[in-house]
Amino acid sequence: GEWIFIVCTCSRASVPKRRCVYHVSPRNHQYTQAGRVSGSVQVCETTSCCVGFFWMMDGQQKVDLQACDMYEQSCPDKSCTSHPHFNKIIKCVCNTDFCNSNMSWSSEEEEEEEEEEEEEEAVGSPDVTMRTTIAVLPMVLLFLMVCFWTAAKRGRSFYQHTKENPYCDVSVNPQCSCQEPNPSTIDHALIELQQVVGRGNFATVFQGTYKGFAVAVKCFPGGQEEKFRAEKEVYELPLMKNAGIVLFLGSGTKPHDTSFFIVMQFAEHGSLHSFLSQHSISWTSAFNMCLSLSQGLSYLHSDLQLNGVHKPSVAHRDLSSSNVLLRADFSCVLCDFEDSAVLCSCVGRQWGRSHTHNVQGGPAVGTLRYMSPELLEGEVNLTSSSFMFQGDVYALALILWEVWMRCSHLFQDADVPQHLLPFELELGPNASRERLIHHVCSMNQRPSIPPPWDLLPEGCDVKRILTDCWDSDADARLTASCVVNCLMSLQSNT
Ligand SMILES: Nc1ncnc2c1ncn2[C@@H]1O[C@H](COP(=O)(O)OP(=O)(O)OP(=O)(O)O)[C@@H](O)[C@H]1O
Repeated sequence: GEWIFIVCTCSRASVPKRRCVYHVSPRNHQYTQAGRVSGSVQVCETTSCCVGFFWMMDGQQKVDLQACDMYEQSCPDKSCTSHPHFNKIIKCVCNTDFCNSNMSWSSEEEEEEEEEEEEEEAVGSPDVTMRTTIAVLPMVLLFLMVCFWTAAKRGRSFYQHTKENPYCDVSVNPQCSCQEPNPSTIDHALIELQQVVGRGNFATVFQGTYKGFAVAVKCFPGGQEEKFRAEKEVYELPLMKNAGIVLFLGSGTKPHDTSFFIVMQFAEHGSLHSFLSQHSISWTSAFNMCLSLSQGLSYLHSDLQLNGVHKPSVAHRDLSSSNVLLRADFSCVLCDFEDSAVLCSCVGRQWGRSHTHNVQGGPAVGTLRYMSPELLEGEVNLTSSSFMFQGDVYALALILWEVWMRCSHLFQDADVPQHLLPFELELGPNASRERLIHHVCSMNQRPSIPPPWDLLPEGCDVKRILTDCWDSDADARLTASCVVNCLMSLQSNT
């Protein structure tokens, strides 16, 4: 066996909480959860970063959103400095109190002028220029060849992550996991179980009450202790309280039959799958569902360090519309973390603390029809964690497709088709792995995009997001945080 030593030093000194300017419209209500709001000030609960979204109108800077950040993994800048433009919206994150009050950037003309000045300085007299050109030409050619080779190796992901989506943070945060379990045991006698609301492969979920609150209780039979522990371990990670993740209240063991249970907040509208089966939705509802879902996944994937507490990245690995829940305000939350992998980036390998039994050996986990081509074929590199995030993003795309396929706005005057699972139309409700491999891998097929979408600007935008997320080249897929940024920019354009 191989031994992995993890040395963690955690400083627990209390750090004053970050204060940010707060200006949030109702459509971005999820930011209210990033900290305590008092007038135009927000005291951040889970971050030391302030965020600002701005856009330009008639040469004037307009505020779109100011709040404590909920999604960025780091914010090295002291002041809010613009990143390159992504469509019309400009985002900045920064790490000092109220630094998001306004944003500084140089206008494109200024940048162009600066570039021109730099060029003029660099260029000497014509003779010198000619001699210099001849001398450096071979070196430039060699350099270009190396660049070309490197870019080709990195494939389209380089282009997509750095050019098309300049806000994508693809850096790895080299932090050590100082994870301390945060156990909260619940006495079974205080729970009152009502009806069954879901039955999965390993557990049964009941609606119930606990201390007067509506809760969902996920009951695992004694034989599923491993699944129970795996899921509980994810919920008990530090900083797992987030608007995009179902609120975990605690867990316990039933005294008589040694079965196990997890208690969560009850999601009033049940699973996204059951909701979409019964309802078509407006553009705004579809948009909010897609945004909250992508934000939840982006948060789950993030590696955060806050006040000496570390939340490691988590890959869900079984995303499907049945494992996304809808709360009373129709925002999405993630649930069902039995197969998730907690990634620790401090051990030289990409993981090492937990769930290794889920990762090494054996077939890939997850729901077949949501599995990415590389997972279906088993062609994944188990020494890298990125395949797990890329697999999640592929599944995210299929769920976003399910949502937008029920959006009345995208079908204009025509009837909205009834809800279908991805590939249900083509392969039926119980597609085998072999048929999926043939369809998704060999034929490179994806859920079909209805032709009317091409006629609508919103349709073209969502089609682009989907195709960028379910690309057969896993490296070329967007990251979850890129999907959030794409959606935010789409929102500012509509
Ligand atoms: N907090 C909740 N609020 C309301 N309904 C819930 C909640 N949690 C789960 N459910 C319902 O129970 C179903 C099954 O939940 P979950 O996926 O966690 O169980 P599972 O046994 O792990 O299923 P799987 O076979 O997908 O692993 C969900 O699809 C949903 O309909």
